[in-house]
Amino acid sequence: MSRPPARGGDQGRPQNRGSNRGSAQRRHATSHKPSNRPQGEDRYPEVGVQARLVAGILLNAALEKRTGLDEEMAKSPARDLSPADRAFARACAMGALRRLGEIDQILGKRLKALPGLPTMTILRIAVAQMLVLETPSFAAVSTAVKLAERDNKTRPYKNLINAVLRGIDRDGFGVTKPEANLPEWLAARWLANYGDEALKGLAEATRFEPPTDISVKPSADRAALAQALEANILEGGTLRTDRRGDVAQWPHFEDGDWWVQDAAAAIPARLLDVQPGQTALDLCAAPGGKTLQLAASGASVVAVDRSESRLKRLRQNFERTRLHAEVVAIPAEDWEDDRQFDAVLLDAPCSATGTYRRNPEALRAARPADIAKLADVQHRLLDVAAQKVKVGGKLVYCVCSLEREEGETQMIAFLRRNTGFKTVAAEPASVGAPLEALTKEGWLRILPGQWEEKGSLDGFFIALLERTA
Ligand SMILES: C[S@@+](CC[C@H](N)C(=O)[O-])C[C@H]1O[C@@H](n2cnc3c(N)ncnc32)[C@H](O)[C@@H]1O
Repeated sequence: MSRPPARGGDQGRPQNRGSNRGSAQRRHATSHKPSNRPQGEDRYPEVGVQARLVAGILLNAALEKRTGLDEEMAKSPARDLSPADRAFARACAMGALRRLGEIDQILGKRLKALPGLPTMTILRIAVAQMLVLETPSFAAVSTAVKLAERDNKTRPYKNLINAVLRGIDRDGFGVTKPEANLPEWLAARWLANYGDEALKGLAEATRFEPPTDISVKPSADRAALAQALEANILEGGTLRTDRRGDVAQWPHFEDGDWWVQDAAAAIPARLLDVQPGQTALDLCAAPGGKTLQLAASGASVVAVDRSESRLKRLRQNFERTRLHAEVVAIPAEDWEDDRQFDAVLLDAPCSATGTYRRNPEALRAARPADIAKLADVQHRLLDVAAQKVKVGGKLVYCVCSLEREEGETQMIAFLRRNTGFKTVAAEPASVGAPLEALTKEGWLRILPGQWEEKGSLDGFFIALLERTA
């Protein structure tokens, strides 16, 4: 299932260390030497320096706000790079984001005082190349020094940059622990909520770029697609591949039989188990991964979302897959429609702390105050969703958050104020969830770090309810 990693940037660049080795050993502490293949520095042209400059811009944009990296990718100077250098710059910034805590520890051991952000950025990007992309050290060091020379703010520090990076090359990274990659306040919450062992798995999951997961229409030939996409078939039916890059170029994309969707994100719609001819409502639908699943099962689907721009992507996804849904662009609370449905899915807006494997910036963007605000929104949306379920119908509530306020606490409060609903205990094996995800209440609490040997999955809270009155 392994395929050679895409080469980004200049020669010999990113050796993508993937994440999804079949037998992932828990490599809890890192202590190894940077790689240093003997090649001449002169072979690395100036454009390599520009790609590293862009990597620093992307990193700082992501640290500033959640959508920062993608916004910068669409602008100059990132936009002006060759496709290979853009891919390199992105891989470098993502690697730095994933392992920022470890990188800062490695640097902290060699710096008496932390330099200003421009110098620190050059150092972080250089260490990310050595630690994550396995760039030859001499190339990471020489391009860092060249970058420093370009700017008045960093030029005085070029000898320091050179000495620090050469020291790391000589002595190795030292021991670092993945817990360093978690913001302290989140690590403290997760330790309190899930315990020490789970925290280790959550931290380890920061280190690796996840595999690509794919959902397949029930009518398609799953085994043939798995072969074409060099994928394994996970329990539940998700295809998992080490492929990366532009999925539009992958086999059978235009046929519309598959779409990219994390293995955990595919579980909520599976739990609803809608049947052909049933009616289903997806109340926070865009960009539509779960709506596609409902429609592909043969249900008659209504997709509601407040964001017209996100619904544009949903419509494109439906067009490509040749599926159908009635689409309504409106805040769910304002939707005046008295239909009730056999199945209602509420994938509510949330802090998204469970998605850091794919979006490492989610860890930096989350704020405690946002969790409280989002919990209020979820509370309101849950009450709207409840009204839309027929008696005897089902409701799935899910969030890609690891925070109890958005999951378990929300569900306890909902069941207290909506006595006409009861939990239907999930059966993890039948929907492709790890067995350890099942809570005593019958809900699923999926943590990145579960299924580590299969390449892990995103964090989710998922509850299946039935309306009894
Ligand atoms: C977690 S995302 C949904 C992802 C989607 N279910 C999927 O699988 O592709 C949450 C969505 O809720 C939408 N949203 C936020 N507040 C909303 C509201 N009050 N009413 C309807 N949609 C809302 C957002 O626009 C966003 O698209």
